[in-house]
Amino acid sequence: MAIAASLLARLKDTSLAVESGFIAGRPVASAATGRTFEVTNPSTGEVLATLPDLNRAEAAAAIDAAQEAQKDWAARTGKDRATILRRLFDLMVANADDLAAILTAEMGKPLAEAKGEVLYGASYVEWFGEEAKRVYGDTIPGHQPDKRIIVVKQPVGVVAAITPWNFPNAMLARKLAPALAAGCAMVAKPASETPLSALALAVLAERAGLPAGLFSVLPSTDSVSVGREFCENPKIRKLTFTGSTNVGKILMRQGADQVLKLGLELGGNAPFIVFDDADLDAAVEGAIVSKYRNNGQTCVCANRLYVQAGVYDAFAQKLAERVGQIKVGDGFEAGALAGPLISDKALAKVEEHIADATAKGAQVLTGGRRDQRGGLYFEPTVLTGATATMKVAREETFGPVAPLFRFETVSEVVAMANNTEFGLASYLYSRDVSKIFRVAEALEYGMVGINTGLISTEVAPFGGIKQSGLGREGSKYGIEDYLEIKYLCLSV
Ligand SMILES: NC(=O)C1=CN([C@@H]2O[C@H](COP(=O)(O)OP(=O)(O)OC[C@H]3O[C@@H](n4cnc5c(N)ncnc54)[C@H](OP(=O)(O)O)[C@@H]3O)[C@@H](O)[C@H]2O)C=CC1
Ligand SMILES: O=C(O)[C@H](O)CS(=O)(=O)O
Repeated sequence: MAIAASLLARLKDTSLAVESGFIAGRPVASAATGRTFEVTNPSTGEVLATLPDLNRAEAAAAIDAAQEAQKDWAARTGKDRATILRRLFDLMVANADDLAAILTAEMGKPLAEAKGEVLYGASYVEWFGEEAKRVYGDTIPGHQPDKRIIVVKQPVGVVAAITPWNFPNAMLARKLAPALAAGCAMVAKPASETPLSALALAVLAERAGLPAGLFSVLPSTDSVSVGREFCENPKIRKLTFTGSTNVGKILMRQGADQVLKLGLELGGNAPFIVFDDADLDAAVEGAIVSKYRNNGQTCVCANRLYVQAGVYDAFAQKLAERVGQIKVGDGFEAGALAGPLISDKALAKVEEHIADATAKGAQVLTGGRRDQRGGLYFEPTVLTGATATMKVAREETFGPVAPLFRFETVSEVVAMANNTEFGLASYLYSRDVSKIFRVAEALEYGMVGINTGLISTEVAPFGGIKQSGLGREGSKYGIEDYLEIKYLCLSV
């Protein structure tokens, strides 16, 4: 077993490509079961690495080590924790090219986009390194003359994390940073398609000075067993999950017996609304970035594009022209803006959604079929004539397909936009301030992009309502989910 030469050749620091698990500060080269699994490049099918297929036993050992390490970590000052987080931020930035190459190799996204993700992930480490020094409490006027009331905040303890393949660096960094800043420890199980990015982060965390055992990474295909350990081990005080709503519900059920504290960033079905008074060119650019970023494999992607009747044809034409310019190619290819989809399953879902839509009357304006390159490549697609009866209206496509729906009135489009069990991101384009506020306040979503298609930043609270999740990541709010409030009542 060895890391693929094609990947090593792209790295300045080859030690960042790790072919083992990472438990209690030590590489774990083989699983207790002896089982292994392969990590492949979705663009070429090449085997990049063969990893130990860790499971529940190793998860339990990692949790034990985390519990021990967390006690000392929590006892350190916020300023001390901030210093180490700052070092980790600096190391992520200094090694961003290598982290991006590892990310592109295992996930497929274009290299420039991968580097953007690494810097985005690093921004959460920088942000929470600063927040680590500002975990403030309260003093409250006593309810009796001899009472003094103090509120303090303490770390929840050992945190388990389960992360998805679509942003394998940033989704982990967005959890690790607030956890460490708050004084917690973390045991993480990355998606089996993309474990190398998480392992590279563990290497840098150790170099930054993180104590052994505080952050472990468990590469595994046995997500069900590892997930059960995370939900049933009483030493775990919080589980933070990013992924599908279905898996989020499984974890909620499994954690119920422990009344497990959960952070859930789940699926989405974002409406993207273009009103007659919108700046059409801006709306087209916003649709491109919202819909086709990460090849549409993003939970905040525009999933339904609602265009008011007066500008429908013009918007459709402009969008189709721009979409036709998106270059499909290997993530390492210069100029490639759309890489491969992550799997055959993902490709089949895209084809299923297009077939269902066209069978129900939608037309393909551009794209609509597998790319001539073959494999997991698919043409960026625009559909017109989409209606609420189609799967593209009810399900998250998670691929490069933009279905355009026509609408007449504000009340009609708000009702259509809200007609989903999801509530993560939403977008609207208008130049009428009154309409902007009325519609933004009426949309049942955790986030609203107004005249922009890109809303993700470490300074703002990222998260959804309804079946899109629980809690928020990033911003001044993001650290609260890793803290417990304790109230001291002092009789003087
Ligand atoms: N709200 C948000 O920020 C985000 C939401 N998502 C949503 O996730 C979906 C696509 O991502 P995808 O990775 O396929 O989602 P999945 O939910 O299938 O997988 C996410 C993670 O959960 C693990 N997992 C799968 N089944 C279980 C289980 N029974 N118990 C414990 N862990 C499990 C996976 O492991 P394994 O790899 O072994 O299958 C992976 O690490 C879309 O719905 C997308 O919207 C994705 C990213 C961000
Ligand atoms: O879809 C996801 O996994 C991320 O939440 C996307 S974002 O944070 O980069 O918008």
